[in-house]
Amino acid sequence: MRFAKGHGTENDFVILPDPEARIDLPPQRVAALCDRRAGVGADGVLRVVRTAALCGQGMELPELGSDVEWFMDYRNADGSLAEMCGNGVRVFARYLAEAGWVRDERFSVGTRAGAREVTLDHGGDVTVDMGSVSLHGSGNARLAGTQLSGIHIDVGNPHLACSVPGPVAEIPLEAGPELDPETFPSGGNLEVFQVVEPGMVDMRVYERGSGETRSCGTGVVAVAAAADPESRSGAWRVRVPGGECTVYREGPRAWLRGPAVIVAEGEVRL
Ligand SMILES: N[C@@H](CCC[C@H](N)C(=O)O)C(=O)O
Repeated sequence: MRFAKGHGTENDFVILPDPEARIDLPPQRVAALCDRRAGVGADGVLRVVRTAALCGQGMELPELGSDVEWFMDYRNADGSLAEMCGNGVRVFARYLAEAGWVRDERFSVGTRAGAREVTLDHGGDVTVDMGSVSLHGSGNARLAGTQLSGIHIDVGNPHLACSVPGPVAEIPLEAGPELDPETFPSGGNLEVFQVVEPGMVDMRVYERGSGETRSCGTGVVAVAAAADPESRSGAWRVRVPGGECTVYREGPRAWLRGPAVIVAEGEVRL
């Protein structure tokens, strides 16, 4: 099976080109691909599939619009489905452009959270219109025996963004949080962040279905909203272990900008 490997601020993905939707992806197969010792290794899988091919198979998709030629079928490293992946959609766009499957600098990608417009910027960054960001009040999680409180935020997928007083490097995130199941019945992603100066935050993330990752695009957007919940506009630089992204907010909407690169291509045996 042909594959490519790419990342956005070191949130890495196995990319499976499957225009006609012929590849079956049960959770065990995804987990085997993402296994960092016995597989290719990644935080998730991006299956690159034509929207029309999925519709032809009767797959239920959100309303996407007729111009959305490509669908990002995203899976977490454990094989579970997620509605949206902010770094994934930027890497997906880079792959489509390098494969010659899109010619425009701006186009829309289908996701389970709806269509997302991406722009290939000059200089290698990819910007994605993340749509509406919804703040749903407070939420809690337990981490290493202590309670963490934060803001429950929906960026297409669920997040708990928790402001911490000290450096994020000191938080025992690797222990794995337990999010309050009443607020997060389908689980969620947890971010810890510290505002280091106006307009700049440091963040770490523990992702649902993938564990601690070096970056999470939807998490970056959630943190930019949580860092300044009263103001709804402006730019935030968000530093993650794998690099840095910028979030632009305007009213309820947000745009995520950052690097997206393809680093390898090959054949994988499963
Ligand atoms: N890494 C992603 C988020 C992937 C989905 C997440 N783990 C979930 O289950 O919601 C990103 O860049 O947004």
